[in-house]
Amino acid sequence: MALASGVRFAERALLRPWALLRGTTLGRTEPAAGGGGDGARRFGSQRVLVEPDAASGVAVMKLRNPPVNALSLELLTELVISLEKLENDKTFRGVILTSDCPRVFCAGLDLTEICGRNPAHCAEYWKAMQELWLRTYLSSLVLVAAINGACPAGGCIIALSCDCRVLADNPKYRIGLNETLLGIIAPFWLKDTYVNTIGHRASEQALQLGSLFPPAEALQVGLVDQVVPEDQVQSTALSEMARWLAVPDHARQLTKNMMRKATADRLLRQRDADTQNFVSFVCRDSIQKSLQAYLEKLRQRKG
Ligand SMILES: CC/C=C\CC/C=C/CC(=O)SCCNC(=O)CCNC(=O)[C@H](O)C(C)(C)COP(=O)(O)OP(=O)(O)OC[C@H]1O[C@@H](n2cnc3c(N)ncnc32)[C@H](O)[C@@H]1OP(=O)(O)O
Repeated sequence: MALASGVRFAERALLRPWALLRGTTLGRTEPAAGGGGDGARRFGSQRVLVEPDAASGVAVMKLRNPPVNALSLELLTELVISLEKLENDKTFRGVILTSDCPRVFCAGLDLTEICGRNPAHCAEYWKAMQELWLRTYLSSLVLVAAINGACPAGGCIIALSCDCRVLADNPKYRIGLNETLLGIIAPFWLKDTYVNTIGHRASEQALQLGSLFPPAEALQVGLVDQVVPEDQVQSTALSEMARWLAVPDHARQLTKNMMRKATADRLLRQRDADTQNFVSFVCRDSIQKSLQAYLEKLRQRKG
């Protein structure tokens, strides 16, 4: 009974795939460095590199959308498709999500996708963002975030949607939801994800202040589970993965579903309204001006 309802829930969460693969090259397969059989072949797309290890049932999924892994529509789409591919392949039980770009895990929303764009594009973009969150938050796989770089805003949400987070101990690699500093507001499902991870009071403070936590503080507040030297992020993520995979899948999956279902259902019930809210908010002149000014500041602070 519980299993059946868990499966039904997962099915409901598998929403429509998009036909928007502008400029993507999905499904490409190439031998991993070092060669090997099927278990060593990597696949993926232009912006997501997947290194599967069939023997362990674990795949490493690397974001590679330089320079900062901003979540473009293409990256969002390719991430969802890569995750779906691994979920549908019973060989795999866990995914380590990490970055192929130096110093940045993920810079969050690609602001160029919502600056100076028409409402239809903003809506399409936001739906893709919702979809990625639903897919990661409800994934039946164990997801471990190996955070090897800065992790603001949407990057933080991807990490928080995983089951476990390992952060590299580098003071430049800050993590948190800094939306208010851009003059925008985290939607309720980002807020809920935050609250579910670090509790209400800490979220209230951090969200209003737009706090980006350096590693030691991120660990203290509970945003990440481990902080380790940069060269140990991957190996620690693998050790964490082994701990999670030691639990029988069905029991772990149903427990995950029990813990996360209400939060995901809240978005599923209000998905269209959330999209309309986002579009009408970001398309306001005042918000467009704030976003443009923020992007300009990012561009100028170079060097
Ligand atoms: C009702 C609901 C309403 C709204 C909900 C909205 C929810 C929003 C969630 C979000 O994710 S908002 C995005 C927030 N993201 C940030 O604030 C991160 C901004 N970026 C940075 O802080 C830094 O770039 C970095 C720490 C990630 C990396 O620093 P560094 O390695 O020094 O790189 P640069 O700053 O020099 O950047 C290189 C290049 O990339 C561009 N860029 C950076 N971030 C973004 C981004 N999020 N979107 C688009 N483009 C970005 C930056 O402008 C540089 O571009 P150039 O053309 O100058 O090379």
